[in-house]
Amino acid sequence: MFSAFRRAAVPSLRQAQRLCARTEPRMSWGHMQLCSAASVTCRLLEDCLEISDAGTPMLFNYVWLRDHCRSASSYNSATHQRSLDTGSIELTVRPESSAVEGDQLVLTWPGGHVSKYSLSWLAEHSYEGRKKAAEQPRVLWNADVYQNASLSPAKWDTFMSCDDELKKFLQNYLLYGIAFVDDVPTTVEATEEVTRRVSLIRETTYGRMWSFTSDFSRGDTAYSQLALDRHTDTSYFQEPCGIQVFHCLRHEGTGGRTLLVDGFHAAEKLRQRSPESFELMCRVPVRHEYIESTDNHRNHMVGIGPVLSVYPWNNELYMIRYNNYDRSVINSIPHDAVRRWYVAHRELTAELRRPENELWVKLTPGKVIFIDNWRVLHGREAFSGLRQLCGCYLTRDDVLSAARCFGLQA
Ligand SMILES: C[N+](C)(C)CCCC[C@H](N)C(=O)O
Ligand SMILES: O=C(O)CCC(=O)C(=O)O
Ligand SMILES: [Fe+2]
Repeated sequence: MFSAFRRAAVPSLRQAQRLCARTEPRMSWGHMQLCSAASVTCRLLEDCLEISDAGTPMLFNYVWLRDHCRSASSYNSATHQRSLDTGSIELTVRPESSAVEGDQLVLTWPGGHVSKYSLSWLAEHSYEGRKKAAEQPRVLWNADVYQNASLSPAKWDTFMSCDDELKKFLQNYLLYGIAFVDDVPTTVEATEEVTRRVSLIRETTYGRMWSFTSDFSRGDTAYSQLALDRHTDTSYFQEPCGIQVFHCLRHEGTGGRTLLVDGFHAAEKLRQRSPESFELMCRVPVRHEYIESTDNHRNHMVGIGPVLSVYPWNNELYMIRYNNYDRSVINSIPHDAVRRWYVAHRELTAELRRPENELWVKLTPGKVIFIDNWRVLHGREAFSGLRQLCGCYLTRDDVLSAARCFGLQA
C-alpha cells in the first residue's frame, strides 16, 4: 500500500546508459578531461559534465553548473538567494578544468572563477536522482490499512504546548492526508487556536472561521441535511484550498457521519489498471464553478485544471480535483475525447466508490480533523436534527513549510 514513488538517489544503470546513448553523438572525446578521486569519476564532455559513482552516471549542463555556483559572489548563503545574474552567463560556457578534491567537485571557469560543489549535493539534485525520488513520501490507504495503522490522535493539551507532539501530528498528516486532535474545547475560538498552532488560516467567501448548520444560509448543498458524496472542496478555485479543518460542535439527531477516501490510493489503482484513463484524467483540464446569488452573497468562481495533477519529472501525484457537484460544462475537447473522458472518469469513480476504500468516522464534539484537500476526499451521510459544524481552510504552503521546519519531507 505504499506509494509507488520512493526516494532513491541514483538512476538505474540501464537508465543511465540510455541517457549516455542519447548524448553520445554530441560528445567530443578528443577534448575530454578526466578526473577522479576514490570511486568518483568526472568527465568534461562537449556540453555537459558527467559524474560517475560506481557506474551510475549523472549529467550536469554547464550553464546549470555556473548558475548553481555557491561561491560568495554568486550566492548569498545568509539569505539562501542567488546573487549571480543568470542572464549574464555565456550560454556556451564550459569549464577550463575540473577536479575532485575530497568530497567536492572543483570547476575553474574561463576568466578564473572557481566553483565548488559537494558531491552529495550534486547527487541529490541531479535529474537522474530526482526522477526516481518521491517529493513527498505517503502511505496510501483503504479503510483497513488506515485502521490497522492504529495512529493515535494528538491531544489538545500536549498538542498546544509540545513541539514533538505537533511534529508527530504533521508527520501523520503528511503520510496519510488526515490527522486528528482530540479533547479540543467545543468552541469556534478553541478550533481557531488549534488550527493556528499548525498554520495560517485561508480566508474565503465562507469567512475566516466558519460555523454552519443546515439553514441554507448559503447557496450550497453543504448547508442542508442532505448526504454529500465524496468530493474535494473549492475545486472552483484556480488553486483549491490545501487543508480543510472540521469540528462538529454539536449534533442532536441521527446520521451525519463523515466519509473519507484516499484519492491518491484510488488514482494509483487507476494508473495500474488503466494507464490510458489515468493519462486522460491528468491531461484534460476541466472547469469547476461556484455561482451564488442570494440576498447576502454574490459569487462567481471559476477554477480550471485536470482531475489528477502529476509532477512531470517523476509522475508523482500531487493533486486530485474531484467534485461532481461543482464540475461545470466540459467544452474544451472534441467529442471522441469527451467519450473517452467519461469512461476514464467512470473508472476513477468506481475506484473511489469501492466500499473497502471508505473510511467512515463520526465527528464528535472535541474531535478536530485536518484533511489534505488535495488528496483525501470527504463526504457526509444525511442527518436529522441540529448539527453545527465549524472549521476553516488552511494555506497549504504554510502547513508544508511548518512541516519542513521540523525536518520532515514535505
Ligand atoms: C466548508 N464550507 C461549509 C464552508 C463550505 C462548503 C463549500 C461547498 C462547496 N460545494 C465546495 O465543495 O467547495
Ligand atoms: O457537513 C459535513 O460534514 C461536511 C460538508 C462539506 O462537505 C463541507 O462543508 O465542505
Ligand atoms: Fe465539502
